[in-house]
Amino acid sequence: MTQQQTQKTQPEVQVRDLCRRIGDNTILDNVSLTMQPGEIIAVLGPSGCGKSTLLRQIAGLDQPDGGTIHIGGARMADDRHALPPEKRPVNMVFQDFALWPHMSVARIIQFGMRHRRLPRAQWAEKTRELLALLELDGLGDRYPRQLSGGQQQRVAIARALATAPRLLLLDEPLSNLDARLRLQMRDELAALLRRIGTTAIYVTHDLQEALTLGDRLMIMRDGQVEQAGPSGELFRRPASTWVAGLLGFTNRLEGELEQVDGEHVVVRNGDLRLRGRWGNGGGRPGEQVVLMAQPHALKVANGDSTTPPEELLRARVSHCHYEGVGWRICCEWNERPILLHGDAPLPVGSETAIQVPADHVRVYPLTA
Ligand SMILES: Nc1ncnc2c1ncn2[C@@H]1O[C@H](COP(=O)(O)OP(=O)(O)OP(=O)(O)O)[C@@H](O)[C@H]1O
Repeated sequence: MTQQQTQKTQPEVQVRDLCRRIGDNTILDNVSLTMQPGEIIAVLGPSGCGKSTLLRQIAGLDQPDGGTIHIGGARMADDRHALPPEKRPVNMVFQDFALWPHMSVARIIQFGMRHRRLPRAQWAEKTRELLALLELDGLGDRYPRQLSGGQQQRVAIARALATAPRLLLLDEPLSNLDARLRLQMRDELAALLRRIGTTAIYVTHDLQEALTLGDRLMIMRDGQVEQAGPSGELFRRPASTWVAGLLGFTNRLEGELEQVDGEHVVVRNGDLRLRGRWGNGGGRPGEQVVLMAQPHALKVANGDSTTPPEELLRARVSHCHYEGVGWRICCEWNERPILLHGDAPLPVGSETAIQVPADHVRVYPLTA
């Protein structure tokens, strides 16, 4: 292989078998991650699964007990040596923005330039460029308290970009914004990161944010990578019932496998027969399985439904909430909650027939 070919195939970020233990707790357990230049990975997982620890390891704010971290082919850390944060081509945007209150926006941004040893003569020009890139033109003389939450967030990103990092780390950068601004910034940030083209890792516990921001998703649980890949692939085959739940397949039913036809299966529970696709694993007729279904895909069957009666889930309505766009309908079936969305509320206590489209059902062996 020629040197040029080697460079082409070399990943921008390579984390291998990263481990971090604190006392008896394993915080990161053999976490591996490979990124190509310009790629954005969204790390998704519940509170305490190790997302921030992973970012801190990559930034050099914490050191591994095992494994390696390479960026641009250079070794950043292993269990014996770790480059200090300032020697790594990395910068981080924190949850609380961490802007210095006594500095103007321009000085905050220039702090990164000093750090990067950019000649002072270029600071003004580079600051103007960054302010324009982040749509902060004319705000260079303001102090953080004179900015909106969204503007503060963009200043935090500008400061991080001022060091020209090869890798940008974002640790839940939207979580301090109110719901409306958060939604707006989510879309803006996604567009911005793609425009800049910087390789980035975006940590969040919000599924919609992960889907909007990430080219790929990495799902973490208890310090381990539970599943990683393009979002479409993850939705097609969530690796476990736990991943399926995290991805919004929140309705859970159990039954017995009746029929298996490659990917497609039929599951029986009493008189009910439901169709679905394998999530992960497989099984033979007669085995017990779990079905996971997405609430938004379930529909109240109307009079002209062509679904055979034995494939309609008959559940009792327990309560309905108006959601602005449509209704959230909570039902009960065999003492299990079933959630769906509808255009109108249903009488509490009534029985409703629900269509469960096979494409939105994933089936797992009971042990998955
Ligand atoms: N310095 C520390 N000493 C002891 N335990 C720690 C330390 N830092 C983190 N932990 C533990 O490591 C686990 C992972 O923490 P981490 O902050 O990485 O999780 P997270 O996924 O980022 O959570 P969140 O979404 O709430 O920020 C948690 O159980 C936490 O309590």
